[in-house]
Amino acid sequence: MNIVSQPAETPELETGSNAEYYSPYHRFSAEEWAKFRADTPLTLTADEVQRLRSLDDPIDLDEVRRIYLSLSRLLSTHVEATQRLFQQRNRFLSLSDITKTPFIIGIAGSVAVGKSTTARILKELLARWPSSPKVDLITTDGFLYPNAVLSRENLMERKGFPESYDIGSILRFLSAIKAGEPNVRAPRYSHLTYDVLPDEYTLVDRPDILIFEGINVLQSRALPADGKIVPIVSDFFDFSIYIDADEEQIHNWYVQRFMKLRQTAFRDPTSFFKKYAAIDADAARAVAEGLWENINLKNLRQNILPTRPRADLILRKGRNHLVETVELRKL
Ligand SMILES: Nc1ncnc2c1ncn2[C@@H]1O[C@H](COP(=O)(O)OP(=O)(O)O)[C@@H](O)[C@H]1O
Ligand SMILES: CC(C)(COP(=O)(O)O)[C@@H](O)C(=O)NCCC(=O)O
Repeated sequence: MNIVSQPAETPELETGSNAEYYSPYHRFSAEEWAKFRADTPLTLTADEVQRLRSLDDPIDLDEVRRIYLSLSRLLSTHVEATQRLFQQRNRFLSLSDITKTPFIIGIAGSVAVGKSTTARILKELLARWPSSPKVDLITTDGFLYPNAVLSRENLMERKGFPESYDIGSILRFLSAIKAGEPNVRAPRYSHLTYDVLPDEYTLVDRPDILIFEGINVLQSRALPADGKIVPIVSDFFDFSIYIDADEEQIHNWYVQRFMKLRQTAFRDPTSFFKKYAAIDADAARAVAEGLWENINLKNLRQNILPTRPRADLILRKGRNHLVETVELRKL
């Protein structure tokens, strides 16, 4: 076990005149982390992993073994402890017939860092623990304002920035989930049409765990001028994960994915990006570079990366999307 006294990128507190540093995180190499899986069985097959991973993400059974089994074991420990505490509190208060509330896991990180693959793998693994047979996954893109609204407000170049989301709707959604309400509606987004799907919803019906994934989930808002304390999205989280990688690495993944999508999704006549399947590769690459530079990189630097120190766990990826270090917040 390797506890680092002065990590390169986590915030540090100076303690005393000798300038010793305190890190709020335990830090493990992937190999150290893998040992925490203990006897957790590998319940996914290679075919299932292939089905769950996103385009261009080379995650395989070895990576599930190395990183995700320990993670699912840790998370199920948190879920079980929370469920026990909930029951004990109810007994303490002599309350009966109290609605169980879902355990909510937030997953944050840049566009193109691989949040969707992590979320889908975790969903499958967590559903195999006896304490959490029902796991739902919702992405925050459904809570973006529709393109008609973004265009009207001149926000199409700000898609993914805090002001492009209906944050009130996110908070109402999470609050209903935490209240144990049945059939809570989550709006849906299509990457194909690049827009929210009108009148299409996913129903979330009292799962044991809800995974809530999106670039913005660890963001806080500026305090309103009237000084009222308003909730933030992560107030509803029982555990949060940030997926991290070097900026240049994510840049490459974004552009490579865009170039691959030209051969696949962009060829669909209903694709918002279909014009980029028709132009030559150099011109398409220039478009991808522009989208990265002007939207996603700016958003990463201004709004996403600054939220990393709020996560309970940081998965740091190296080349090939493989996780190299895991940082876990000290309790
Ligand atoms: N233009 C697009 N067309 C089709 N699918 C897309 C497009 N952009 C992203 N995706 C897919 O949407 C999912 C979410 O992508 P993104 O928001 O970049 O997050 P991440 O890569 O961290 O999962 C991924 O599975 C990705 O492959
Ligand atoms: C839809 C997204 C903002 C991601 O949303 P999320 O699910 O993380 O809320 C992102 O994929 C996106 O479209 N960014 C805008 C620039 C671009 O087209 O890449």
